Amino acid sequence: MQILREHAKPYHKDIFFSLLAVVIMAGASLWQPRLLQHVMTAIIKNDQQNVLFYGTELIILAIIGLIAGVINTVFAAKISQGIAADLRANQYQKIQSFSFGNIEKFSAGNLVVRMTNDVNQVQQLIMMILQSLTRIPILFIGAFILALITLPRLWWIVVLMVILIALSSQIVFKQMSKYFSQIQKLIDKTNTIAKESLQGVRVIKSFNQEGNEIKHFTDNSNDLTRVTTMIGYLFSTMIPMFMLISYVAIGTAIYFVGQSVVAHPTDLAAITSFISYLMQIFFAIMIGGLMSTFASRGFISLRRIGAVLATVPDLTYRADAPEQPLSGEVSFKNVSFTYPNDDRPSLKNISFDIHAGEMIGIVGATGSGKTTLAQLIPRLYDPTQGDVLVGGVNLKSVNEKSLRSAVSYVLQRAILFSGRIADNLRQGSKDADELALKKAADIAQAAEFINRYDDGFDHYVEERSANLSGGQKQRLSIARGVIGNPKILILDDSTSALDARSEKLVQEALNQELSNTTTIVIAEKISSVIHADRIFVLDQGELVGIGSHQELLTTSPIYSEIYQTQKAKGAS
Ligand SMILES: Nc1ncnc2c1ncn2[C@@H]1O[C@H](COP(=O)(O)OP(=O)(O)OP(=O)(O)O)[C@@H](O)[C@H]1O
Repeated sequence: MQILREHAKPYHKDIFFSLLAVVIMAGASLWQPRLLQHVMTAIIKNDQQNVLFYGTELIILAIIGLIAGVINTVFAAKISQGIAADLRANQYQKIQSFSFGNIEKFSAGNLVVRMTNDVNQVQQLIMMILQSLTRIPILFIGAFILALITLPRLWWIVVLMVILIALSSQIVFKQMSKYFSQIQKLIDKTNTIAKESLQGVRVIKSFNQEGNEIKHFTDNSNDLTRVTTMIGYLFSTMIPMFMLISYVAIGTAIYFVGQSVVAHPTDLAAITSFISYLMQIFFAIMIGGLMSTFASRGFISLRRIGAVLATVPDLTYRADAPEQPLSGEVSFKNVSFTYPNDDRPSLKNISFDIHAGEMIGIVGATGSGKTTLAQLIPRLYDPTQGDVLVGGVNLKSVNEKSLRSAVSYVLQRAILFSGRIADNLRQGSKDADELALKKAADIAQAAEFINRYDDGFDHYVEERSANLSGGQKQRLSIARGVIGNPKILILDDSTSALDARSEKLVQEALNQELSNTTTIVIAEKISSVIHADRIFVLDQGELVGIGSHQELLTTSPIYSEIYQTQKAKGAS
């Protein structure tokens, strides 16, 4: 609720008008039966003047109610849409400040749901609060009091009806909200299954898994249908049950009034008004219960959004850190690292110094910690213990802009964004001119295929880069990495989809064009880093060897073993 209060501040005036309109609407609804009673009394007494007077009042009241309804809807829509847009934007802004660790804790898919579906739920909740949830209590209390005033001797019918409907609705709505929370979980699951299977459609088809996927999806969808049907059943029993209670109440009232109508003929007019109030009480309880059940979904979403907004980024930059050019030196001092969702360390007590302009290869078995080590250099995570220094500056006190312009990290999985090739490359340096684009594309051996497009750098990269091959994606990703002329370039297995010739050409171009850049190359194949100045060997998170290729062959049994195995594979 705190978030809602905070986000509602800019809309105080609109909220006032919206609530004022609700009060007028509820007042008009409550006063209508009263006027009708006056019209009926005038008819019974054959008082034409009053028939006309109250009849006109009745029409005016209906018009006022209608206008108030429109005003309320207009303001409620403006407020709910405005707050929803603010919540979406604030979450997006907050997520941009998240570290990798923060994002992993939520999961990327889950954050998307919080920014879309949960915001929609909250938007509906605000609409409900500004319309039904404020109108219903006024209607209930008003109708209750007016029913008692209209026929005071039948007070016990009103009280009995309220107790019976309230008790039975409690049972039904409790059951219903249980099913509603199940629905939310099942919708989340259905979305995840559909998203995963659509994104992995190539894997599914190539492994002939369509049948299993369809079954998985259908099972979940059937569960969703079952729960939705249960809610339907509850609805279909609830409404007749409530109607029965109300009609018994109305029938009883008519019976008692009928007995005294000869003595009091105007009771005939009162009974119509009394019945209207009974019906208003009945609808207030029913709609109110239903709305509260729906609203509970909105409150769950509000809590989920609140969790995102309240998250403190676990990696922040000091605002007072001076912006300065950083050199290409990298130092690790007794660095250990454990992922936030893991309990085993992925890096153990690692120390080394890399000089500016050096080319470093990092090798090791799969899962040995190569990527983890690389991710600490652009400060995607902070070490759990020890210090990482870039250009002699400890990353805990580095200026963010300085670090970003010094370090360029080409990820293991080439991720491009839908848009022009030029836009993707300019993510590495937003002011890069045509010449810089061409140079980066040349280094990454991407020029050759870009030139084949009629529109060259303006060629459109589709969503998930569906119109590019794995090798093309990697080349563009390397081009984006080198375009800003970084002091430190990290290539995390970024040439794995390139053929041997292209990989060699990329390396030669890097040596030539970025000779002053510290290049850190993570590679599965030793052949990719054989010419590096030094190679680091990782084994189960430990740095077990440092040296040139020749040195390591004699000093590091693990390196030697990997090399021999790869050589044998290559020969065969
Ligand atoms: N986001 C993560 N959360 C938890 N554990 C992780 C995460 N990423 C990696 N790990 C674990 O950390 C260890 C090192 O992983 P890392 O990706 O650094 O290895 P790698 O040497 O780069 O492997 P590969 O050559 O297969 O890319 C592994 O045990 C892995 O399971």
